[in-house]
Amino acid sequence: MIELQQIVKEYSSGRGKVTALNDINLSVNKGEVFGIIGHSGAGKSTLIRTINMLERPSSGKVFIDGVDMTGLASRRLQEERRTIGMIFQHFNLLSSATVAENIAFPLRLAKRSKAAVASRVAELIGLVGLDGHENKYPAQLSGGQKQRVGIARALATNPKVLLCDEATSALDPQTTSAILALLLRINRELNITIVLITHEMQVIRSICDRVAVIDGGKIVETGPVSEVFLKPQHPTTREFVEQVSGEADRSVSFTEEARQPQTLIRITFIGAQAYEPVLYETMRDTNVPFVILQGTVSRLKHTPYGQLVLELHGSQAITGQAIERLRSRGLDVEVIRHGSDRA
Ligand SMILES: Nc1ncnc2c1ncn2[C@@H]1O[C@H](COP(=O)(O)OP(=O)(O)OP(=O)(O)O)[C@@H](O)[C@H]1O
Repeated sequence: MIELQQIVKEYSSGRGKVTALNDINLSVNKGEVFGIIGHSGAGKSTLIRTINMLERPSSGKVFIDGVDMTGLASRRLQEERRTIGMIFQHFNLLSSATVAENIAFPLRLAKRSKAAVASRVAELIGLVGLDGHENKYPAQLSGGQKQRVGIARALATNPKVLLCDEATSALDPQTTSAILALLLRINRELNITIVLITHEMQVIRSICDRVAVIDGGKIVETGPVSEVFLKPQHPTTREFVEQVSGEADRSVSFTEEARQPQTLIRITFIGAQAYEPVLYETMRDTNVPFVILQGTVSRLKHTPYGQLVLELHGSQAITGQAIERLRSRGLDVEVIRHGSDRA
């Protein structure tokens, strides 16, 4: 539904040319929540703003539902932009307008009748949970309430896509969760495709289906959140994953165990596997004693997952059997270190 092809964006600044985006290729499917994560200056804002042509790429093409946005004259572009809503980190509300007036703004621009504006505003107020706040001004609202106004305004003209530019970065964790839950509900109930940018892996983990990692203007990794999260390939992705996993070092250097050359494995459980006693049954049947060195249990969107780092005792033949057995039961097993038969 959204297709970015070979996008390059260069800015000229006093100190010469800056390449903010360097050959970006991405496709976002209809109905998905797609996250783009990167550090400050990586190119996230520029990237999300090229989707609705707030930034024109220096080269490359942007297609929305097959329409080449880069080729549209300004009038057609304005029309197409109405099918793409956007919300911002600092909400960008009109401070001298009430909640209802802020939400009505895009409807007035689209020249809807007074009655149509009033009924749509009432509907949106209910959708985002702002009943009773219609006549307040932005200064009288909390951050979370301001973002709800931003969301209602973005949805006013029934867009097919909602772009979220660091939409929760100015909010506390509790408010962030409530806004993310609202975005997820909008995605599901209204079937709106969501593209968000963030520097927080927590946001990606909570609501995204797929993620792209951007670094120095390039996409360095992309895939389903579960895959990228559980098997990060690029060093930048690993850093982001560590933000939430609390795992200081995936390379694992268990100094104490280094003196005892046992086999070390990392097991990943995901979805229904997390509820099955596979580990217990395998170790019982193969008779391999084990020690749990690290463990995490969490959720990716609605999917439970867990990772365990185990030290397996016994000869390579026996531990190898246990590993094969775990794999044959569908678990993802990474051998971090092979043991020695002297153990
Ligand atoms: N209008 C501009 N003129 C010159 N350089 C710019 C302009 N906008 C962005 N840049 C540069 O492009 C690069 C990418 O910036 P961008 O704002 O897209 O990154 P970001 O990942 O969104 O960062 P942040 O999270 O800090 O907003 C940076 O090096 C930035 O300095």
